[in-house]
Amino acid sequence: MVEIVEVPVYEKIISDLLEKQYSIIEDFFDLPEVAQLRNSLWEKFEEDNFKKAAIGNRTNELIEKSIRGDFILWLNESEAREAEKTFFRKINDFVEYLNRTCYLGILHKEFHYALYPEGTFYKRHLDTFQNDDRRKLSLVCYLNEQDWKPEYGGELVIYKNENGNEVETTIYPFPGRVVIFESQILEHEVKPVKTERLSITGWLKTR
Ligand SMILES: O=C(O)CCC(=O)C(=O)O
Ligand SMILES: [Fe+2]
Repeated sequence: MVEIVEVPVYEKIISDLLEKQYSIIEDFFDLPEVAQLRNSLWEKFEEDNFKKAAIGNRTNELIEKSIRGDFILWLNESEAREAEKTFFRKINDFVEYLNRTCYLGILHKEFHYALYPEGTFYKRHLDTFQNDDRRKLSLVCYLNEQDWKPEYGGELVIYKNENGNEVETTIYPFPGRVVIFESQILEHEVKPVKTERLSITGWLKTR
């Protein structure tokens, strides 16, 4: 019998998810890790590797600027550089824990960098609108500078139905912060961004 050593931060995420379908974790990544990932994002952006994000599934993409205006680059774990290796080490550790303790059966994952230029947003949506019901959990990791201010906009707003009433939760994209939520349940949006907003977004999938 393999003994399971409880990891408090993971236990908190799991109980949050059970209780309210989302969890906000401060300092999931420390500031040096965030800075490394941010540098890596900028390098790749300057190499012109980012594409305008689309809606629809990957084979049937439609660029619709009235819905989302971010630029993305999918991460390839097998080609990860140092910063991304650290990123995947942490994510994989969390996924292994989830699979060991919750029987969620996460088999796949996909992550992309995202850059929202000034003036862009992502209208209210469900992450499974892309016809992908394998997406179980959405994860967003913010890579903004340490002095990020609320007036920069770009809040993530999560909508929840509580006893027939809609409740909004506003989450600022502070560096190191990670938001995890049920992909198939919670609608959300990114409010208009007033200064560039950087992140990694991804999904843990069941098959
Ligand atoms: O960046 C965020 O806060 C959320 C992004 C998002 O909803 C998405 O990419 O599907
Ligand atoms: Fe989303």
